[in-house]
Amino acid sequence: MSEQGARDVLTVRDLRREFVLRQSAGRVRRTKRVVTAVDDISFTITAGEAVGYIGANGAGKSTTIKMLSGILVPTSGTVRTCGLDPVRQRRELARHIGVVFGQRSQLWWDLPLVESFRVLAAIHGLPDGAWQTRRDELVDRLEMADFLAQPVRQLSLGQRMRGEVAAALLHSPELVVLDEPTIGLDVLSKERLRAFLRAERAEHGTTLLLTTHDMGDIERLCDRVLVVDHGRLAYDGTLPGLVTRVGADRVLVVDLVEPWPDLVDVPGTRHVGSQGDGLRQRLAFAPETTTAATVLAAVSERVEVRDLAVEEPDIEDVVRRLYLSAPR
Ligand SMILES: Nc1ncnc2c1ncn2[C@@H]1O[C@H](COP(=O)(O)OP(=O)(O)OP(=O)(O)O)[C@@H](O)[C@H]1O
Repeated sequence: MSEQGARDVLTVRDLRREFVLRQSAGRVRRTKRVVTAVDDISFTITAGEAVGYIGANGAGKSTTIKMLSGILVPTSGTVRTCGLDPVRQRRELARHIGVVFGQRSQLWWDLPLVESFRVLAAIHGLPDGAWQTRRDELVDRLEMADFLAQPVRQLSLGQRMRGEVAAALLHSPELVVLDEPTIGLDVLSKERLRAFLRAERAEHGTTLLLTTHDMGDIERLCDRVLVVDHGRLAYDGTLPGLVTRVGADRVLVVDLVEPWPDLVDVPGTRHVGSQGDGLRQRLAFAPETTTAATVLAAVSERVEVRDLAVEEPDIEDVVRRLYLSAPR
């Protein structure tokens, strides 16, 4: 137990995974190279937490997730997922965990989507009546009624992802692991999926662990972030804490009522671009020294603002900065 009363859903201690790559070097000689994908990582996640697992391409995110869900055997270290050994007790674990891999489907491509739910209910041994109620709830919440009868291979990416999420949640698992759940989705579909996951967590106390390259996923869904860098844990804390630590700027984008010269004299900001004769201007500011509201007030003293948006630094940028600032 990590906190009073909070149950540990994931306990990872000194987790390591190496891959041995054999390359041919000449006609007979073969060389061996060891890649350490996950390098002695430790962390604990308690029931009801929503945690983002982020890092650059090749940092070791998918490898970690595969070990947590029993797909891959660790080289060393220990994992307990929902109190179980994910490799030895994989079948039992399947009752407690739901896994969504954005790039890989767990649906039956030639069957109508609704049939996949029937098959999954049978696999999980869900009681008749109860699973149909859950299915109907998921169909309603994920707005899937219109395409339930279509074979999965005919679905759009956004429709299929809703199907994947419903399939992973049909048995109401206590832990849901999502690998890039919103990849390739349009803005509206992303928002819908995030809203659904937030509601699931609020209602059922579901624990969420997700990998993503989308800062929006982290902002909307997660209250804790783990950053992995070259297989090692580089940060464990909140998103604002991470942004402050690396000093990443936010950008206030203002649309003005009339064309205006570049706003280069707004205190605490750096002018980073103008479009349309200065009708749209972008001002970068450090969130630890000023706020979007203060910057907006200063801009409004100079010129009338019609619309605004605040852009967050993207994950790649934050991770790169963390990497550059870390003692290695
Ligand atoms: N089956 C494998 N055989 C050999 N090397 C592997 C294998 N799987 C992963 N790796 C290597 O391990 C490292 C970590 O890969 P991993 O897929 O975990 O990264 P990731 O953080 O999920 O990346 P991405 O954001 O691109 O999905 C990479 O160097 C990758 O090439």
